[in-house]
Amino acid sequence: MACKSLYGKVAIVTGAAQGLGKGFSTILLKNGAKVALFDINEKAGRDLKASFDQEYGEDNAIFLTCDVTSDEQLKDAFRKTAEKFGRIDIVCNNAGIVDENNWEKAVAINLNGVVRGTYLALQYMKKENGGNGGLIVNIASLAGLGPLLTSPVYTATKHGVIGFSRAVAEASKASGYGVRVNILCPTFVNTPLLSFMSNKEQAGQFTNLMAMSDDLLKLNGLVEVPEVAEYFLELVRDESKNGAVMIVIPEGASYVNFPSSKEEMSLTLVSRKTPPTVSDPSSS
Ligand SMILES: NC(=O)C1=CN([C@@H]2O[C@H](COP(=O)(O)OP(=O)(O)OC[C@H]3O[C@@H](n4cnc5c(N)ncnc54)[C@H](O)[C@@H]3O)[C@@H](O)[C@H]2O)C=CC1
Ligand SMILES: CCCCCC(=O)CC\C=C/C=C/C=C/[C@@H](O)[C@@H](O)CCCC(=O)O
Repeated sequence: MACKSLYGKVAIVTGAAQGLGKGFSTILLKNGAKVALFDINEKAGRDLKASFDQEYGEDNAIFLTCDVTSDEQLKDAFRKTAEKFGRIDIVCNNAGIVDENNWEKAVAINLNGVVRGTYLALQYMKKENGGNGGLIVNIASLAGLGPLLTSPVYTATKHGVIGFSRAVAEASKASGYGVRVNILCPTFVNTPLLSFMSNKEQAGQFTNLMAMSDDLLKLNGLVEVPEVAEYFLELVRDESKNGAVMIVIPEGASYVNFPSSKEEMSLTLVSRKTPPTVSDPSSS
């Protein structure tokens, strides 16, 4: 049962036209938020906006064609959202692809796009700029916590999203911005993105390992979009969380506890033969 807990809040979701972005947008609208749908797929975005207008009323969702790799388009979409709704409270940087062949495109979308969307979110929401504070939810993956051997570049982008987002969460807190940043790491989710697993054109360097994809899917499990969206909503609602990394697997969701010290990393130091000599920089 949806409640109007997000009434009056304005959210941006990138990659909103299908898959997880559509699921996140749906649950935000169900709970009273207004949502700006950003996506590069204009037809799917306009169709979804029309469907949302029917379901939630015409003034609660807008669609803006936007390629997250374009600084100009993302800035323009943020500006139009703020003009339309008067504020921005939640930004979900969700747009992502898997392409190990055109891997620079994957980096541009999955990592650079998240950095761009995060910094624009800070620009609009941070109290220093007259904003109301807010929340950024960046979508990583289980592949951001451990290597997905079929997709090394995808793995790198998702590791990057986690590291970047955790650092921004701390920096925002230290700067008194009033903006929290959390990260969602789902296992395999039943969306069109999984077509990559059978697409030789996108397999890139390790096409030879494609056959392992089904095993990896079986090993890690498959979840459905509405289930992930429920956990996304929990992450949105929990105002105590900043820098939190939530995994979603078939068994449910849990927060990742990262080692907070060298000791906790159970580092085994390489034995040193002689203590390091530290040269006096003033003498060089
Ligand atoms: N499906 C899965 O198994 C999992 C997906 N994820 C992540 O969740 C996010 C969403 O993935 P899915 O919904 O599964 O994918 P999807 O392929 O179903 O949807 C991705 C959406 O992003 C849009 N998009 C692609 N490039 C774009 C760009 N340059 N600018 C703006 N929009 C763009 C697409 O048009 C599409 O609507 C991605 O970041 C993905 O890495 C994380 C874990 C598991
Ligand atoms: C390849 C298509 C990507 C689909 C979109 C996703 O993000 C799906 C990611 C889902 C699961 C990823 C799991 C990664 C698992 C590895 O980290 C793990 O198998 C490594 C195990 C290492 C160890 O046990 O020591």
